Amino acid sequence: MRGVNPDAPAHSAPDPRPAPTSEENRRDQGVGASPVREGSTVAILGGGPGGYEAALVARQLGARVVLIERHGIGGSAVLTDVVPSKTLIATAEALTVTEQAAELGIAFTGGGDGQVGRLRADLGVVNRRVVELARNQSEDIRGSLERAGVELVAGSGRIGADLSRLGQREVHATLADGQEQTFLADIVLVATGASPRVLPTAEPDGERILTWAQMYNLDEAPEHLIVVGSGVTGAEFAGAYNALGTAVTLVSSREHVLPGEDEDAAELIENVFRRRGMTVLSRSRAAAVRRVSKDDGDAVEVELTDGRVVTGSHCLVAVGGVPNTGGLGLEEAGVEISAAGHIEVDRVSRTTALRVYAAGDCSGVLPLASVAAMQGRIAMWHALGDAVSPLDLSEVTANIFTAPEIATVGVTVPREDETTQVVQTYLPLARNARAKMLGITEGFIKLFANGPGGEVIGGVVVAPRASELIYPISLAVAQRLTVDDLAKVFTIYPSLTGSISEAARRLHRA
Ligand SMILES: Cc1cc2nc3c(=O)[nH]c(=O)nc-3n(C[C@H](O)[C@H](O)[C@H](O)COP(=O)(O)OP(=O)(O)OC[C@H]3O[C@@H](n4cnc5c(N)ncnc54)[C@H](O)[C@@H]3O)c2cc1C
Ligand SMILES: NC(=O)c1ccc[n+]([C@@H]2O[C@H](COP(=O)([O-])OP(=O)(O)OC[C@H]3O[C@@H](n4cnc5c(N)ncnc54)[C@H](O)[C@@H]3O)[C@@H](O)[C@H]2O)c1
Repeated sequence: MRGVNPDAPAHSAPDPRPAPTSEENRRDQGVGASPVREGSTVAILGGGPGGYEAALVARQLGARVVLIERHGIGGSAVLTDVVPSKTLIATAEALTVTEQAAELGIAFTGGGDGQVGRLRADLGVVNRRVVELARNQSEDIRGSLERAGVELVAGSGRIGADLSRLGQREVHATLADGQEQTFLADIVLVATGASPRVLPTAEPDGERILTWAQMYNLDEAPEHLIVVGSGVTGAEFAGAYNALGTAVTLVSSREHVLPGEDEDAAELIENVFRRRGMTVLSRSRAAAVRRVSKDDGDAVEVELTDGRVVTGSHCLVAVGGVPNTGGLGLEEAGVEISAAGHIEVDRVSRTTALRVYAAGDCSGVLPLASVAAMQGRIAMWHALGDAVSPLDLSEVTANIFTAPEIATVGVTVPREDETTQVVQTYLPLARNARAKMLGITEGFIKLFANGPGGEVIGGVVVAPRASELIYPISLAVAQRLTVDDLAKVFTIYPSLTGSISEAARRLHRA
């Protein structure tokens, strides 16, 4: 991996200085005459991907590990965010695929009176499956942690302000019954995640005005769901509920949905949303959401800042998250927190307090489960003196689970200030033979290289299961392969990956 400065903020550009050696790490961590070593105690606050992946690494390196989790092992990632939303989307995806059935020559029968039958999802059944699957996943992770010898504490953690002469810090856990437990830790990792942001004028009631974490309580499909916020969360839920047959209105504050994402991809998804009957209100902000009583039952009203009012049966407020960093004793311990409430970390997950590390959404580096897990592992490799490469965000692969999906890695917009010339190509999937056979009419491959025939530095794939198709591009970016390396590899004929190879061939010359 590339050499970078571990002291740089985690979101800054790479720096050419070499990565720290394990010996330097040990020196860094020394407090007086007590270097951190095998047999140290690591206390982890939070059992999401940032926390549980770190716990497994720390055990592997011989530390005693105490993991304090206040809600459920697996964290929000497993219980309310990634796992449940992607399980719901699996049902939506199955319904979307059936939309193409007629084109592929399949007819549905059994509608009665000569009518064609319609598929529909039973949201009660879907949501019970979602919750059950998330619970099972949480249990699986608990099992792995227990087998690895991690001590699990069900409670709310916070850290003490002072370091002992031996460089240890008290970590306190308040258990459900109010009892307190205290541990002496050589190393602390804060991985407490984030919670849905609540607008004071749109307080969720868990029934009609909902956060994403409350969506799985629904027993029946909403008649008309208003989604406030067209970031990744809003777009994924809006797309999924639209596919499940619910009328959806998406309140989008910007010109296009998915601000900050590849513009061609965002435009394509917005067109797909509209074509499938979703109402997308662009440049619209919600000022307030309230529950109202209508003759035919309960309803919600979303008042926009320009005075318009949208009425629906339910409202999902998806306006981002706030880091869980309050009440943990962080400031008192010397941990610097940004104005937005995120813990400041460097690229090996160190905070400004000695031997206190932070990982995941509480650090605000890049709110993805994969990044949280990597930050957690890096923290433990660094703290316990193993070889470590600082976090490199240029290699992160991300996916938006709309239909079609949007997967991205590395550089995904042309950079004008580059000394090397960035070249790119755009290849619509509609011309791909396999896409035609599968009835795929939308989607594309974009590839970026640092010059004709040069190294692959990024890519965008918009396609069904783009999350799987992006892998060869991710591999090329991480391994610094050239477009020619990528183009020379055999692909299956016919296959969607054939278009990745074709895109690479196009970048052989300017
Ligand atoms: C709807 C949605 C869908 C998403 N989908 C994806 C996706 O498909 N792929 C992806 O990579 N990312 C996705 N994300 C982002 C992903 O969920 C987060 O990046 C990830 O959960 C961060 O992991 P974490 O370990 O930092 O925090 P979390 O998973 O939030 O875990 C933190 C844990 O800490 C616990 N905790 C908090 N305070 C304390 C305390 N004082 N003491 C003890 N425990 C405490 C919490 O209870 C929680 O269990 C999604 C996010 C949302 C909102
Ligand atoms: N598939 C995935 O990997 C996945 C899925 C969901 C979330 N996530 C992660 O979670 C992060 C947060 O995503 P998010 O979508 O929850 O939050 P976000 O902050 O990215 O998006 C929230 C959106 O709501 C808008 N907004 C704020 N107030 C509003 C108002 N009053 N009316 C209308 N719109 C308003 C904002 O302008 C913004 O566009 C993402 O960056 C992503 O990394 C990842």
